Amino acid sequence: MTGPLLAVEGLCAGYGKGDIIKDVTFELSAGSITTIIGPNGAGKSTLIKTLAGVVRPRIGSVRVDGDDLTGMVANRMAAHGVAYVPQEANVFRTLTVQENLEMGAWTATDTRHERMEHVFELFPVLQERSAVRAGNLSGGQRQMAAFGMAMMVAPRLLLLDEPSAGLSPKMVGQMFETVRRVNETGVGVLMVEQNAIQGLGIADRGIVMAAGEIKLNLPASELLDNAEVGELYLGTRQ
Ligand SMILES: Nc1ncnc2c1ncn2[C@@H]1O[C@H](COP(=O)(O)OP(=O)(O)OP(=O)(O)O)[C@@H](O)[C@H]1O
Repeated sequence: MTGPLLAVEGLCAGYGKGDIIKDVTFELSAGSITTIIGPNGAGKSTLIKTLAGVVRPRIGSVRVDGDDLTGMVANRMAAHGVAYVPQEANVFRTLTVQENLEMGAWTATDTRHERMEHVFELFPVLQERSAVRAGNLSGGQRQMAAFGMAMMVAPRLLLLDEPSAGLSPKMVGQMFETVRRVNETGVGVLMVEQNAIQGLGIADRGIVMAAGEIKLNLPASELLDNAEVGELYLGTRQ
């Protein structure tokens, strides 16, 4: 396989009248991490939802490993190895952690046990709390459960919408470390992050979105060094 893991071309999508994301084109190489940053309302979540099959594209194409998945709905995307962790409402609150994880792999009855072992290795606290209802977890643990559910898909492409949102500084570090570990197993990661410095810090490439468009798409290290981006999105870096 020589082509990109994800190839997005001319993607336009929104929630009714008008497009929120406009003519979005980019590629994500196999085994790499791309972090998308940008101001509130830039369309970052809308882009990731469109790639996850939650929002239907109006025009454009989405290919994963060369397969045309344009317009495919979310549950079928999972069967193609695309897993999505939404920013909110990302667990079944009345189900236990274990039941949530089982829901993540409801089509893979034969490999479910193995996958759960892998998730417990990534997030030991989920094993400790496997019998607890997800609604009773702390915010950080709930975020891990949502991440764990996505890993139950055994994804080749992981779509993360602000995985560090609402976490304590210590948990933020752990979350990024886990993303890095997952990536090291060969999973491609596309991640939206407000926490731009840390999000770009583990990424290969960085994308800046504003007003529904990609404004910059550069090696993450170059974006971190870009003074204009620094001022706009990363805070003062002196
Ligand atoms: N479900 C929805 N229905 C209608 N409009 C929506 C919906 N979700 C988002 N929007 C609108 O789409 C635009 C882009 O929102 P989006 O959440 O994609 O931006 P974002 O870059 O992820 O911002 P944030 O960092 O604040 O999450 C906003 O103007 C928002 O009001």
